[in-house]
Amino acid sequence: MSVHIGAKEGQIAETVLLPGDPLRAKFIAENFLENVECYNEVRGMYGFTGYYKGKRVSVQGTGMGVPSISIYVNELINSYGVKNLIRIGTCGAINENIKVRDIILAMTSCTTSNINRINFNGLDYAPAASFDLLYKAYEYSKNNGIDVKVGNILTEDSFYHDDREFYKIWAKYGVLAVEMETTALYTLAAKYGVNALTILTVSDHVITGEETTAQERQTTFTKMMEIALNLA
Ligand SMILES: O=P(O)(O)O[C@H]1O[C@H](CO)[C@@H](O)[C@H]1O
Ligand SMILES: O=c1cc[nH]c(=O)[nH]1
Repeated sequence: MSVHIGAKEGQIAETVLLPGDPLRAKFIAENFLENVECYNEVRGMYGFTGYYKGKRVSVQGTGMGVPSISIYVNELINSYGVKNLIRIGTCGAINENIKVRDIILAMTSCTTSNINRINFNGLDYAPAASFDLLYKAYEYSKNNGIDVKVGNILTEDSFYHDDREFYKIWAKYGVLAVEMETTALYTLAAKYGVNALTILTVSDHVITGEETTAQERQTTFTKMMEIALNLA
């Protein structure tokens, strides 16, 4: 057991999918995995291990935001020896070339979080995806007719802003979408020498106001789940 995960040693696979929403983890376990066992219910943050096409894989909810995902990623790596961490999340598009339900492979992430500036004495660190996972995810998508966009995203500390003008500068510099965890995931993966990738589905468009339902966010963004599972 670690502080926030109730699994015994060996119960978590080397490759773990990381949705923010624990009910998305349950959905994946129930609909994609065979021989599934639930290894974690601490704080309702479900974790499951099962088999996908014969390969052992786990799926673990992370909660929302940098502090929450940082706890799970630290414990998965340091207490359970996880080697490949693949976030499957939702995001808000801020770029006119990105539409609701598009899939994004996050190559890099900017952030409004101060977490890295605290660690790097006020200087900037550039968190990046593991090239191997990014390349494989892109290749799988192309070979299976799944359209993906690849680029820079913004990991935010706030979900709500007073002013939507805030997003314009990021969009101008090519940032595709906003979410709340990837900077922490990529930084911790680099720190501990393991692999990480974020795959996102656009759940809403921050500029146009187009959006999806909570049900859709929980259960229907299956293409990104398929890409992530095939990386296992
Ligand atoms: O759908 P998940 O993976 O939770 O990701 C996005 O959704 C949450 C906000 O609604 C934040 O966690 C954000 O990063
Ligand atoms: O963090 C997020 C996730 C989805 N949509 C947003 O606008 N922000």
